Amino acid sequence: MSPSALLASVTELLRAVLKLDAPADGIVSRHFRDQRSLGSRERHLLAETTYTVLRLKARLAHLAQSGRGPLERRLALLAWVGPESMLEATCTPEEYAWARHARAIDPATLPDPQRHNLPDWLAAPLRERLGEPGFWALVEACNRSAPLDLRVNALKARREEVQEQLAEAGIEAQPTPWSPWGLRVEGKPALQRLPVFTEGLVEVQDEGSQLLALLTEARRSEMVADFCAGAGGKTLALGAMMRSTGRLYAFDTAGHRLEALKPRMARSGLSNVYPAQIAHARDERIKRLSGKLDRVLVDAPCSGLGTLRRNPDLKWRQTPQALAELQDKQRTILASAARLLKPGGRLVYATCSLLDEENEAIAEAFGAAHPAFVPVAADEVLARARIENPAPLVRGPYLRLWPHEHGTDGFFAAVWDRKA
Ligand SMILES: C[S@@+](CC[C@H](N)C(=O)[O-])C[C@H]1O[C@@H](n2cnc3c(N)ncnc32)[C@H](O)[C@@H]1O
Repeated sequence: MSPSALLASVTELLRAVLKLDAPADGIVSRHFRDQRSLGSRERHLLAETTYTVLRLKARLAHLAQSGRGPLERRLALLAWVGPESMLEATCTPEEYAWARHARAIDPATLPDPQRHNLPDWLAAPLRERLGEPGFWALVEACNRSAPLDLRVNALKARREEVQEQLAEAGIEAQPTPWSPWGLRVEGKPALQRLPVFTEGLVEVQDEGSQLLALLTEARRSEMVADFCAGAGGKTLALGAMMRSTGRLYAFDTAGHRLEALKPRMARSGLSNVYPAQIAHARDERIKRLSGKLDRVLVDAPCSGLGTLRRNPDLKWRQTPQALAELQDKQRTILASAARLLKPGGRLVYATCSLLDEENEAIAEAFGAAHPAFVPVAADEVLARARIENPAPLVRGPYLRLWPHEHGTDGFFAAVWDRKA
């Protein structure tokens, strides 16, 4: 594709993404499907330029004001991650000179909102919670792309074996710092066709997600529910912890997400998973299991703001109103899920949000209203899972993971045991 056709393609993609009415990853995938002639380098350039605009939208929109022509084109010029020569070849001399000048402006000279590139309603609570150095470290970490983490399926392989098989395929991978199943892969190699993937030895899963599954301490022959299973990232980890025995319900209200779990289940070799679509948190299926389960994981619907490295559009698409609605859902789902537990059973509430309102506030309100549920310190659970030095992973009794501190997505988890 010629440089000008590529720039036109990024501009078109940005026009769609910046409507902010749908997830950017879906729009980018659709754009690639529609433009089949794009090679892998061109796709990389298009995606990275688009994601740079989303990450730095406040700053780039500010800098774009001094240019001319369609806004999306100006943004593409400012965020361009391809060779400089391509830009020079496709811009007029004035346009190119403007882009060079604007790109050379030192961000440190700009006001805070254009340095942190967060909406005020999000910047304020994060700043308060983290203090200045922590806040800016988080900002920087969220503007870098996330590493590729794999979870080794303990039912089928040991971590070292998978590491060797990957090395034979020319892929460098190192054990993740905490999760006993995690491998962190260098670069972003395509894994889908490798036997380790097709034969179900690994799944792509952030190390933080793996730690959430560990907190359930699910064991062989138990009755377990993954209450908000989605496409089953954590379900598969739980199933392997249970060594494919017992019964593991994968509940979700979204049928299409559970459908996406099925091929993953087939690869994993698990035969203990029962996916079930429910209408709502008080569905009849849930009521029938009341008081019968050993472990319940509630990976609640949330703002997803812990995944800003992968989904930078979320900071512009979420609103305080949507957040308030999510908190209602989180409270309702957690209270319903808790009813499933038998005396002595384990409840884990988790989100991939950075915000206290979706995390500590929900957990504390639940704890206050449910005295039969006794808080369990997350670091004690992790120590039992033989994770060395889990102290940096927790704040008080809760698991609290941050991209800038732990290299994972942002995660929260609270753990309780129902009194026997
Ligand atoms: C954070 S996502 C789950 C991700 C999944 N556990 C994983 O590891 O891939 C939250 C899920 O909650 C589901 N959900 C929303 N409302 C629900 C409800 N009332 N009951 C159960 N699941 C619900 C959503 O469809 C979504 O799949």
